[in-house]
Amino acid sequence: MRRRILIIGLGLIGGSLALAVKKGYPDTTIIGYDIDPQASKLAKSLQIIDSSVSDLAIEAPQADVIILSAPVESSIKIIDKLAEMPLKQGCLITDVGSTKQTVVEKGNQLFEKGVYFIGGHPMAGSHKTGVEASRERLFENAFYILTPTSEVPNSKMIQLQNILKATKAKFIELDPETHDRFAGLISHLPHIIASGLVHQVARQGEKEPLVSQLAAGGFRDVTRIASASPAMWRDILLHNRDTLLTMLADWKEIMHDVEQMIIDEDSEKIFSFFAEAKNTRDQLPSKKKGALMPFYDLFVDVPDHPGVISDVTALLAEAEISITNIRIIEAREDIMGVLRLSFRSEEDLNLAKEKLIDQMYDTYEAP
Ligand SMILES: NC(=O)C1=CN([C@@H]2O[C@H](COP(=O)(O)OP(=O)(O)OC[C@H]3O[C@@H](n4cnc5c(N)ncnc54)[C@H](O)[C@@H]3O)[C@@H](O)[C@H]2O)C=CC1
Ligand SMILES: O=C(O)C(=O)Cc1ccc(O)cc1
Repeated sequence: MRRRILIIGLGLIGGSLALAVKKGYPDTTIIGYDIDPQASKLAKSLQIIDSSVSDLAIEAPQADVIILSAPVESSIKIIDKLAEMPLKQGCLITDVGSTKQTVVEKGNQLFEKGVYFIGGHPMAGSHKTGVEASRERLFENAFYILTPTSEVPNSKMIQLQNILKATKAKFIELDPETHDRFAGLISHLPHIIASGLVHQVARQGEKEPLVSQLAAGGFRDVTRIASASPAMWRDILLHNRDTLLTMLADWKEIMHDVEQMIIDEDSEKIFSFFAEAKNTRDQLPSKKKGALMPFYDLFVDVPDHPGVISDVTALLAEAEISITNIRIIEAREDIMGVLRLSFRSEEDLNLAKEKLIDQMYDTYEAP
C-alpha cells in the first residue's frame, strides 16, 4: 500500500519537505492541507503535493504520517484538533516548529491515542515565505534537530529518520529545553536584534530619508532575516518567552558594557571587544548551513576496486565505531575515489583514522 503523508501548512518549509520526500520516495502519496485555500491551490498546481484537502477531519484519520508545518501557535492548535479525531493506530506525527518545549508538551498528549509524536526542527530556511519559495534541496547538509521524549519507541524514531533522510539533512537529538536555549541564542535573539536595527534606522529615516537610502551593503546583510514572516516570528517569541527574556537581559548587559567603553574612551577594551568577537567568529564551523555543532568527517582515499567500501565499513564495525553517514565523493574509472565518513564524535573519528591508517588507507580531515 502507498504510504500517505499529510502535510499541514503548505508554506516554505511544508512545501520544501513535500518536494524532498517525494523525490526520495516517489511512491508516497503527499496530501496537503492549508488554512489558506490559495496556498493549497498553488501547491497542487506547482505539483508540490499530489492532492489537497479542505477538511482536515476527512484526511487526518487516513494518514500514516502527519507533518505539522504551520507557525508554532497554529501547530499547537492543530494538535488539539488531531486529539479529537480517530487517527490511524501507530500514526507518526512530527512538526517543524522553531521552538520545541510547548509543542512537544502538547504533542505528548497524543500518545494515549496510540499515535506517536516526535518534535522536529530543520535548521535551515530563509526569510522568504510561502509554498512558491519551496526548494527540494533546502535542507541538504543542514542540521535537523529531533526532540523525542521517553515515550517514543526506537522503531518510530527510525521510521521518522528514514522518511526525513530524503532531505539529506544531518540529524541531532536534543531535549526540547536544550533545543529552545540553543535556538534562542543562535537564531531567535539574532532575529530580534536584526529587526531592532531596522526599526532604529526607520525611526531616523522618518526625519532624514537619505539615511534609509544609504542603508545598503553591510546593513542589508546583517538585517536580511528581518524580512521574514511576522506571524512566524511572533509565535517563536511567545513560545520561547523565558529563554528570550534571560537572553535579552544578557544582551543588554553586553550593550551596557560597550556603552561604558565608549563613555570611557577605553580604546584597549574596545579593541578587545572586536578582537575577541573576530576570533570566535573565525573559529565557527565554516559549513554552508548551521553552525550548531561541528561535523566529524573523515575523508579516505579508496582505490576504485569492488569491495573497497565493505572493507572500510567492516574494519570500523570490527572496532565498534559507528558511522553516521557515508558518501562516495568521486569515483571515476582507474582513479582513486574519496569516501566521506561522518562520525558522532571526535573520539570515534580519531579511532577510525587510526584503524584505517593501520590498514594503509590515506585519510585526511576537512581543512
Ligand atoms: N522559515 C524558515 O526559515 C523556517 C521555519 N521553520 C518553522 O516552520 C514553520 C513554517 O514556517 P514557514 O514554512 O517558513 O512559514 P510560511 O509562512 O511560509 O508557511 C506557513 C503556512 O502555514 C499555513 N497555516 C497557518 N495556520 C494554519 C493552520 N491553522 N492550519 C493549516 N495551515 C496553516 C499558512 O497559511 C502558510 O501557508 C514554522 O513553525 C516555523 O517556525 C523552521 C525552520 C526554518
Ligand atoms: O533565513 C535564515 O538565514 C534563517 O536562519 C532561517 C531560519 C528561520 C527559522 C528557523 O527556525 C531556522 C532557520
